Amino acid sequence: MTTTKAGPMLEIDRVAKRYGGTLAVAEVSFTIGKGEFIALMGPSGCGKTTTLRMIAGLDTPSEGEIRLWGRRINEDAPWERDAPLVWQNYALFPFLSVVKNVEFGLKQRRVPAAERRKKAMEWMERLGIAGFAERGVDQLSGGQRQRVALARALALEPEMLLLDEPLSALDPHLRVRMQSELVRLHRELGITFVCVTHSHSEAFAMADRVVIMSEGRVQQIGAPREIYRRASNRFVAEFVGGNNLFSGTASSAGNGALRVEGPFGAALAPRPSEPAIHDGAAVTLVVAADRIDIASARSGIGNEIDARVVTLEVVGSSATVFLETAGGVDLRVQRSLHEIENTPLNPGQAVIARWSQDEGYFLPA
Ligand SMILES: Nc1ncnc2c1ncn2[C@@H]1O[C@H](COP(=O)(O)OP(=O)(O)OP(=O)(O)O)[C@@H](O)[C@H]1O
Repeated sequence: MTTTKAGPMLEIDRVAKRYGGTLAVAEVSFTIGKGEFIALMGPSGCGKTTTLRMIAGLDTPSEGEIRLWGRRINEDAPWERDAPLVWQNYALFPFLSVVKNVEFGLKQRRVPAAERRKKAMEWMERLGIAGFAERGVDQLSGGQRQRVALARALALEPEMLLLDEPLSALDPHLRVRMQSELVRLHRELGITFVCVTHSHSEAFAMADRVVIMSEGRVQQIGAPREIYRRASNRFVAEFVGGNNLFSGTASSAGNGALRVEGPFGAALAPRPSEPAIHDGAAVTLVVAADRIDIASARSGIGNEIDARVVTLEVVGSSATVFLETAGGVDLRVQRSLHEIENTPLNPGQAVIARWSQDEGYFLPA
């Protein structure tokens, strides 16, 4: 059968999955374009692995449809699919050498011996593991093993590579290095990558678009920056971290602004066009921690909140300052270390938390 390769490559259309009485995926819809790097992210048990398994054909949806280039693939078993969706499995065969591991899928597909050796060697060269071809995989480091697993998947020349927590077995230093290697590979190969991860930093560092899930549903889909800068609901704002959520009561402030007053103090923010917010409504204002400045005195410009320093956390060249307002509301500020070097930040110190009116936005009620 010929397939027309127009429109989105993969469509997940109102897909649900039940295991007996457990609803693993309640309802999920999104599309994946050819060549995209998509990360499925969410807390443990949110249904991200189940979603990936259904894409791979390792599980069948209970409801809804999965379409590849417009054609339903719900019932196609992985091996029946001409669709080369390859599941990158970190588990290697310990009794086989590196090259035999890399060749494994090609052998299953009955690729002749000479050709599969040639292909395997090419991918091993590309991933920098050709020197270990004859070694047992138990004699490799975590990073080398991950490269073998990638070479084994990529040797099948998939159109879409499905990765389930590909970096979770690596130590933090190596994880960061492999992150950029995956990004580079993705860019060079032009293959579609779909990656499940529970790690924010991984998803946000690697993906073109992130799908955030909770309790079997999609909470937000967007480019990392979009999600960081504008969470679409409270779950996302809290889950991605680095946000301050201020509860209060709204009142009109003129000039397209709303004033919010609550235990944190008072602040102005642009009035959203949708939904309409009436005077007296209970609202939640979001201000990203990296958009707040700390000063020792008021300037009369922008939003300014009186606070006290609780503690300061420094990791490398960035600092997180934990503050508390007079009303007992916690506030977090992220700056680079050099930006706050000249501000005294001892515990108990009185400071001003300041941000520009345009930096705040409202969560839907
Ligand atoms: N084969 C199964 N039988 C019964 N319940 C299952 C099965 N697979 C998953 N579940 C349940 O479905 C829900 C979603 O599981 P899933 O593995 O998709 O979550 P996840 O987001 O990938 O979580 P984690 O990050 O912990 O792997 C969980 O409550 C899980 O216990």
